[in-house]
Amino acid sequence: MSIPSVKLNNDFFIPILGLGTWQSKPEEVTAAVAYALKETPLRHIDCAFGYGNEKDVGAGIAASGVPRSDIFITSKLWGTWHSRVEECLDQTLANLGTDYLDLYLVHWPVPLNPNGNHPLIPLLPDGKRDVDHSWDIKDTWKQMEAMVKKGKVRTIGVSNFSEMNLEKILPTAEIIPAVDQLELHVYNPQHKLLKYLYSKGIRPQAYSPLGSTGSPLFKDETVTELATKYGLQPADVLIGYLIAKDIVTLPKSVTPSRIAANVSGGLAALAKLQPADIEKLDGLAASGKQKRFIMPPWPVDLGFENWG
Ligand SMILES: NC(=O)C1=CN([C@@H]2O[C@H](COP(=O)(O)OP(=O)(O)OC[C@H]3O[C@@H](n4cnc5c(N)ncnc54)[C@H](OP(=O)(O)O)[C@@H]3O)[C@@H](O)[C@H]2O)C=CC1
Ligand SMILES: O=C[C@H](O)[C@@H](O)[C@@H](O)[C@H](O)C(=O)O
Repeated sequence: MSIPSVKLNNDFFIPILGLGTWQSKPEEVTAAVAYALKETPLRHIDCAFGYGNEKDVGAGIAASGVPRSDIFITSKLWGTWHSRVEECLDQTLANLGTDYLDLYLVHWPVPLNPNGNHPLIPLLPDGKRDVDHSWDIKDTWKQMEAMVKKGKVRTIGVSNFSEMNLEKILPTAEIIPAVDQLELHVYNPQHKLLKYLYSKGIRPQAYSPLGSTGSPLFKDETVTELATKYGLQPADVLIGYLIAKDIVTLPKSVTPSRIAANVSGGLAALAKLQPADIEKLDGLAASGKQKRFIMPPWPVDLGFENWG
């Protein structure tokens, strides 16, 4: 069993399935990453400086014994570092124990005060997130581009960028973002934004593909009906739906049996789901089930539909 890869706009390939690591506890994630790399065909790990567990992810990569060149590693620039991209990246590289990333993303299009009252989420006296309104995200992108030129990252992209925010960086971009990592699943398919991304050559990546922690998606009637029909688990249908649409998908688990099942089941669903099934799943949100699960309290408009 091998996991298909898809081509990015810089001609590099990315495995269509990766292992998510957000909210994976440091004491669990080392074993989870080592297991994924050693015992399953997964060769793609999605990390972030903001997750606070990169050192533990790095320990898992090292423990797996899988050569660095066989692994696709993504990490993300946190908001307090928008004006200091290389400094954030250097910490990430040291944490993960590597000298390059395959993919580096701007985590959110919101620069945060680098000199505020917290290193990750500084708050103002009124409790709102302390946004650095003086910083322009097109300059964050310039610094991201410089990291490609220096050879510290192979590919750059964005995350949580709507069309409105992409339009802020594209006019001056020398490198078009290769991906936009977004909340994508059957209840939040973002069809309109995906159409825009494809028109620009930007590949969508699906985060929270299972509906994140405590997900209601496993009990959705259409999802469970399809799972029963094809002898699959609901998680398989949720993953198969996205990869059938060629969307790079990042299920998270720290449970070995689930890490393995999300690969074998996701690929089984890819083989079994029919165009009519995909169409049905594509229509769930519009049938009244539209729902986002990841909505941090940013005090600025991100330009997304169905936010809040
Ligand atoms: N760019 C961004 O802003 C964001 C990026 N992400 C990325 O996407 C990844 C995935 O998203 P995430 O929000 O973590 O959520 P997911 O949709 O991947 O869901 C993870 C949850 O589902 C459980 N789970 C995993 N597999 C199964 C299964 N087969 N059956 C039942 N339950 C299962 C996990 O439990 P357990 O671990 O206990 O097995 C965990 O509670 C993140 O880890 C991160 O890497 C996520 C959110 C935002
Ligand atoms: O990648 C995961 C998410 O983006 C996560 O990093 C944010 O939602 C963060 O917890 C926040 O509160 O802003």
